[in-house]
Amino acid sequence: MTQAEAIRFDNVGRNFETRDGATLMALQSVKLDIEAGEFVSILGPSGCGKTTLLRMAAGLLSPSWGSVRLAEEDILKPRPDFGIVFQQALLLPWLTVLANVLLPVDVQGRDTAPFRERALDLIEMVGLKGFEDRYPTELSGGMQQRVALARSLVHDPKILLMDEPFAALDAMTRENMAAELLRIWDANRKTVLFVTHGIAEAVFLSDRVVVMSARPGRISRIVEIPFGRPRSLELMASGDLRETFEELH
Ligand SMILES: Nc1ncnc2c1ncn2[C@@H]1O[C@H](COP(=O)(O)OP(=O)(O)OP(=O)(O)O)[C@@H](O)[C@H]1O
Repeated sequence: MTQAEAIRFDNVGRNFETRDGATLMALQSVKLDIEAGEFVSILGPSGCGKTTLLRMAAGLLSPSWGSVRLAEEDILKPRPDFGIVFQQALLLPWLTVLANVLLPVDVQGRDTAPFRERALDLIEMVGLKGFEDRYPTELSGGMQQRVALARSLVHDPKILLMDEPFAALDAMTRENMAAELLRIWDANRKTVLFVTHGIAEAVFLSDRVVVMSARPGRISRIVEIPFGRPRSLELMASGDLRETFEELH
């Protein structure tokens, strides 16, 4: 792992024009370095700018001031070497599970054949072996989100950006998905930026939790999570993650 996988937010801010012509400051000044191979969560109240921050890292939105860099390079547009997972799985309904997982390779205009084995491995890794030829409508919401997770990893991205990827799932599926994500991350050690509302989820997954305050969004605190790895679901079930967080906070 090299610094090529590190993301740096340098005094980043973002304004939006509201419909009545006023200026809304969504983010004021965010300074954050995410190390290569680090798992960092962003936690904060609704509207504090978490998605805005993630979209800037994804190159989907430009900062109004400051810079967002991968290594020393400004992130100015979406990069093929990033993997992104959103709240909704956003699968293409006319493609099979396997074809959906291979999509990031396909949209880059590359031959998907050399990636087939990897796609099948990932489908197995997210617990969907046997569903390769099914269509999204035949899957539950949790299964669709697993496909989205496999899809985000198929091209072996340097960086994984996740915007509340488990928000639409029920509590139990959500915990299982978090454990699955950690297992995959332990095997691959990508740099991950993970947006969530869930304190326990953030603590369970992360090396550091970035706590943001409401508008204009700023970092109010960065909390180091002391638990060793690998972490198992028992840790999540122990129920004191929130407490641990309050203490650390
Ligand atoms: N394209 C846009 N145009 C105008 N305002 C926007 C736009 N995108 C975001 N905002 C505003 O910027 C602020 C931050 O939005 P953002 O979606 O980043 O918050 P969030 O922390 O992700 O919220 P949530 O947890 O509810 O998803 C909000 O007040 C939102 O209304």
